Amino acid sequence: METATNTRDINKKREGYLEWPEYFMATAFLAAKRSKDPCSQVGACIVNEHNVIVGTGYNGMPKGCHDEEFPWSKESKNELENKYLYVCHAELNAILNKNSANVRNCSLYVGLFPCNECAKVIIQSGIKEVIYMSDKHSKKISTIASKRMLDAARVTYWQLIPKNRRIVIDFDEINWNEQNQLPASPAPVQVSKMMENLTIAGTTAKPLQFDEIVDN
Ligand SMILES: Nc1ccn([C@H]2C[C@H](O)[C@@H](COP(=O)(O)O)O2)c(=O)n1
Repeated sequence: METATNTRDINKKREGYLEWPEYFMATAFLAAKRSKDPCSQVGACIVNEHNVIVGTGYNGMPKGCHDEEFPWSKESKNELENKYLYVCHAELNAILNKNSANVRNCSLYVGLFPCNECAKVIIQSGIKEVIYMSDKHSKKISTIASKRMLDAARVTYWQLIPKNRRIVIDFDEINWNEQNQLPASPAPVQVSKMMENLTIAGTTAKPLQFDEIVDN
């Protein structure tokens, strides 16, 4: 792994670059940052067999169902006042957002293991592989049913254990001297400095952190 103290040879291929699975999962995590859900922000990223991203999505209300008007709570005794009847899951949105003719034989990267409803859509759309970060709801019947359907339909699934626990996006990197190379993620000695610099619309934003979805 490249560190800030390594000497860098600008005539050789850069080391410490992001590998495909972490790049796609990080893209899913970045999409999740758009979610308005106060409890769980989930992102998904669909990739074709040429490693081209063909769709991303995050959990949110359907179009026309305004975030301010529809409920985000989860514990109301009145189910109509909870989010679950309304919110579109990240996987569904990623599939519906596809910019290719279809998602046949694609891989889907997602923060949380898909529920049974998403499994149906994944299977019917022809996605062949699911890569997830957390399976924290593995005991729920929706997850058990999901795996039963995915297994029957021969959709494979596996958990990504990223080498990089954190990936930092620093908008100031573009101002660097052209001789510099981007640091590997994470760049241990520079992370705190980068966090100081990372601001979005005047508020301090957190770096992308794979540990945000914590397994129970
Ligand atoms: N695979 C998944 C699982 C969940 N979601 C969404 C649905 C809700 O917006 C939220 C879960 O809420 P919680 O019960 O944790 O308060 O996450 C998804 O998009 N994909």
